[in-house]
Amino acid sequence: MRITCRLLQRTAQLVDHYSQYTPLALSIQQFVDFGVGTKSGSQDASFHFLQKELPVRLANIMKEISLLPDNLLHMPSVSLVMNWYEQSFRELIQFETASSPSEKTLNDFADMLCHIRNRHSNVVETMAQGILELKEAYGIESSTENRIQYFLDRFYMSRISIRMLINQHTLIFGSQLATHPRHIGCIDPNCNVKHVVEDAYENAKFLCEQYYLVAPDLHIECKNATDKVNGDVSIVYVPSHLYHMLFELFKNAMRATVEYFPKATEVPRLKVMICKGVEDLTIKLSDQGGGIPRSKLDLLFQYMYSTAPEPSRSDSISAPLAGYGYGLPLSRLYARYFQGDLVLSTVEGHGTDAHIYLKVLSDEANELLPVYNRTASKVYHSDTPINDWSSPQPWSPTNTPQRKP
Ligand SMILES: Nc1ncnc2c1ncn2[C@@H]1O[C@H](COP(=O)(O)OP(=O)(O)OP(=O)(O)O)[C@@H](O)[C@H]1O
Repeated sequence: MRITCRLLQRTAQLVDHYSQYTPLALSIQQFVDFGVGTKSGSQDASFHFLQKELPVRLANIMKEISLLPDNLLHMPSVSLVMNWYEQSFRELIQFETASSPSEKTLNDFADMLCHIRNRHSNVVETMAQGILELKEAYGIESSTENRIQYFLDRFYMSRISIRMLINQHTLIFGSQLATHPRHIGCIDPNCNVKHVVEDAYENAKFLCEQYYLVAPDLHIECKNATDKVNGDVSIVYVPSHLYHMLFELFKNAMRATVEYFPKATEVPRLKVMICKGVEDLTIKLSDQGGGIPRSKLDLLFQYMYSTAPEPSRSDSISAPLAGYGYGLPLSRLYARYFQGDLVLSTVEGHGTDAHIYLKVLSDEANELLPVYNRTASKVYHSDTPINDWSSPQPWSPTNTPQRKP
């Protein structure tokens, strides 16, 4: 008992210590340089970088978890997630002082990273479950909801970044075979955007046809504004991230289109325009699924906002087409992770355009990372902000001016 207490105390001290450091954001170019060995890309160097950087990233987000409202922290799923983080942090810290690692240490380190990655593979669902537990037990008032939204954006972004570091190290130096010889870890230096679009479309179409027996066709237009002769539209990027965003957008566009034309045997096709400019590579996906009222636009990027029926929890055989409300917020994080963005513009009564923006220049595609500091911690403690704009009130001739709260 006393040993466990001391261990927890020691972990807390180390988390405090590492949380004082700012995570070091890398660019895609730095990841690539490191992976091809042009700039000190050795397993030793990667080990030395990660032995400090991973505890820093973990500690920064663990401090934010600890600032969540008490009743949320005590939800079983949130405690479970916190335990996973503490466990992984403790495992990493064991390598804290290894200054000239032997081959065995390097192998143990790579194996441990794989374990950590596996341990954390269900973090998104488990944290989401924790929020649902809170909602069911106490309900969530709007100020708490805003803080949770703020936290989840940072928490999931931190997770994306930690997995990126782990994947790069294990794919480049671990025993796991790289899936594609051209790839540098999980980065494709010549990622053909059209191919990823086609892949995501085909898989979303398969799901859509399963549910609705019909799916929209696709028309793709590619434009390379900087190389009109070659016309090829490729970019240095992480294909799995791009696939994730496109798959979510296709599912949404297909569902909206098919539901807007419920009786049609043929529905309007989707259009994708891929354009590579000097700074931005833009992918625009247009549908004619009836659009979204402006009053709902702000809700779309909220975790758990969905107009789809909640998927059945027991139905593990087929993946649902929609229903968790995580598709858009998570996809936007993937886009923003390397300084891109995901924006929707919509015409109610007609359809929606979704834009994915990616950085063309890989040295401008820097990681966007949450930093735990006083500004961040204030968000968790601040009182409910008072609205400083008027809000509509039911009118009656007997209304008199109201005193401000
Ligand atoms: N292209 C679109 N046209 C119309 N409505 C859309 C479109 N894209 C998103 N929406 C609306 O935004 C909501 C949230 O989308 P989001 O992708 O975040 O979650 P979801 O698709 O409902 O569930 P999942 O987490 O399984 O993706 C959808 O339920 C839908 O109401």
